[in-house]
Amino acid sequence: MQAAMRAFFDLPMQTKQQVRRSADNAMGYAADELTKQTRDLKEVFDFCRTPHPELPDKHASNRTMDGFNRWPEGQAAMKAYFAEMERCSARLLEAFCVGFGLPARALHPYFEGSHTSFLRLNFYPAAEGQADQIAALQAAGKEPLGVNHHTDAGVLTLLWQDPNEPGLQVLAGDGSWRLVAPVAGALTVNVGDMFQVLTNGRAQAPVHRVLASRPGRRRYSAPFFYNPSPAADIAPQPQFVDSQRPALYRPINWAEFRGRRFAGDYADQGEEVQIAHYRTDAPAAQQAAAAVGAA
Ligand SMILES: O=C(O)CCC(=O)C(=O)O
Ligand SMILES: [Fe+2]
Repeated sequence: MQAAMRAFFDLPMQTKQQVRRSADNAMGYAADELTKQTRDLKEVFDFCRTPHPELPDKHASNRTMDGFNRWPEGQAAMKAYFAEMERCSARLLEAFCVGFGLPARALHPYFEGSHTSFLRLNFYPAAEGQADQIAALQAAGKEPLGVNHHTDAGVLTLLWQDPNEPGLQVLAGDGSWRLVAPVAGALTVNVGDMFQVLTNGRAQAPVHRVLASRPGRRRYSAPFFYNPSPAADIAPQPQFVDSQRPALYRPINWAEFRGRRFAGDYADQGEEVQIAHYRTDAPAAQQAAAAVGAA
């Protein structure tokens, strides 16, 4: 998978553009992603589950809520890695459930049959290849970053990081950024927004970002985002709700939330949707904005 990832990003831009994503298809290649309405200094390639592998990728039955897959060379290794991540995430979720006092399979119904997980291949080119973008960001008073600060939207993220190229930082309780150093042979695991909602805030999705590559250094990473089925209405589990701690969030339909997040990543469409907008104690204006999205 690592070799396939490096080989893909080494291809000429014209070849990579042949599998580029579009406003109506979130899967594929992009070199213009926005996080918090700021251009990230990276290239990505995203792909998801193929519901009917026996049919062509473009077949109507293979169109998921995120679009359909478009493959470059190296797809066999990428698909094999994806299958391992699916298996690993389901097991890890069971361990998280047990750790939080839930039955091991309590959250499986949100995923079974039609989960919308996707694997993202990230490439952070060396600084000298990004000179124009860095200059533009600096002129706009923005810090050049590989990925701007965010939380992952789904349930769990299993991240492979290049063991020789640190760059991921997490926001600590004291407001400082701390390096999440890669460990060779290990994955970095974090929980996303939907896990925060499911546990009624008991678990917090960590805010993180990635530094831009240094001169002469290229960085690669591969997060697997373990995401629910489109129809899943994610709400605090009853075990985490009582009179002392009422439900902090209204139910969030996954397809709606993910669709609105992608719209924000793809184009500058104003403030990005956040789970805070679904808080039961959110200001009326924010709740109204969330409801408009649902309509
Ligand atoms: O590159 C990394 O280490 C993390 C990337 C990340 O946070 C993301 O793609 O959501
Ligand atoms: Fe992330």
